[in-house]
Amino acid sequence: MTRIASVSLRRVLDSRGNPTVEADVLTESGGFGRAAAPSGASTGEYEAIELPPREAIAAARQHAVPRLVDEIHAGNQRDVDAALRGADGTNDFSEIGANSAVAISMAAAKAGADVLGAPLFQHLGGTFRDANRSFPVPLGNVVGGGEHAKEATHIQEFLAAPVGAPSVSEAVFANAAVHATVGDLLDERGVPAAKGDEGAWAPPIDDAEAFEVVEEATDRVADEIGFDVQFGLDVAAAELWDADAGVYRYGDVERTPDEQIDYIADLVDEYDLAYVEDPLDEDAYDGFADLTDRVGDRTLVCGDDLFVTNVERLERGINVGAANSILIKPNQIGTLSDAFDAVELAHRNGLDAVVSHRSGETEDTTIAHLAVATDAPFIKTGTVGGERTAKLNELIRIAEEAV
Ligand SMILES: O=C(O)[C@@H](CO)OP(=O)(O)O
Ligand SMILES: [Mg+2]
Repeated sequence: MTRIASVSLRRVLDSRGNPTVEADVLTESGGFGRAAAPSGASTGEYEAIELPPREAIAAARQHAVPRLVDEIHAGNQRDVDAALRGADGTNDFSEIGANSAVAISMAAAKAGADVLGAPLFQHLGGTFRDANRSFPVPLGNVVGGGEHAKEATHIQEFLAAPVGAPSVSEAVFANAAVHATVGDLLDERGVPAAKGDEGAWAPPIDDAEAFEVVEEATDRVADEIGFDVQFGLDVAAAELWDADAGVYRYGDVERTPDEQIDYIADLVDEYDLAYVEDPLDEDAYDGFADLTDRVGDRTLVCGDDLFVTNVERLERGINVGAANSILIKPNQIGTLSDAFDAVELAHRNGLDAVVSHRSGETEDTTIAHLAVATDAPFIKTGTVGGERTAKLNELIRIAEEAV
């Protein structure tokens, strides 16, 4: 029933105005799925390879499409993804591009769900998914800099975390309120602020002032709405790491790896941070382990560039105790099956798996379904901007459908 009848690929716009790959998968019985690849700016060194979209599309048409059409059932995700890996023949999707691979993988999942008449989160999560379990809390980027906005903060993302929200929808609106409040506070301080790639405010202030503003905004919103709103960070420290000098550079301020660990551990305690992503460089397994040892009982230490959704890198991390959570981004690894493998390995070893967008996004909502299907404690998908609200609004709809 779900045998693939056609796969079409095209270039569409992403939120940065760059071209990206979109895939349509049609099954023999008329099931249809469409998905588009996102794209990172602060990409990890060990991510699967994104090719220029024209090249990725040409290569996928030549190598992957003939292996899928009339051959594979869209409802059998592992078969779809094995065909993509077989067509590519490399470890990092450098032949057909992880952007073509992930677009096809996600479009096939949607086509499979369409034939079955099941919502995507149900198709991916399975029939034994517990409808009563809690939903992912959205981490909302409210102040950002780093690779996502020049002349703003050194820390890449300050993320509102409405951990006390009684429902997804209240969490989503809480994050929007924190974003608006940060805007007002910056205005009061006379700080002009444009927005970065993910819709967060990108003010020309130092990190210390950003902490003050975000703390005040989350406290104020928590008081107004009556539940706990904490915050977290994506330090994206690989972008701050100067390997030659052996220090993390925050403009003129330098921190040695030990100082960086102390700095982050102090921030966790001072601001009661709920979440800290990539606090150290993407090769700093031991440093991650030290930090996790110190603060892992009270915050999520999450590996993004460290693990790149890759089971081998995660395995290595598990062996040394680096991090207590992994960030899951399907385009870092190329297929949904690979992303699920990483989630399962994490869960088997007591780590949480947090699902995430990229800084370059489209209106595609697959990650909202992935987060629900995998019981992610958090989903990182921005706060405002159409490509971010697409996922947040989909989460609200899913929550309604899943009860
Ligand atoms: O570092 C990150 O976690 C992401 C998303 O916020 O950014 P990018 O997509 O640029 O890698
Ligand atoms: Mg990150």
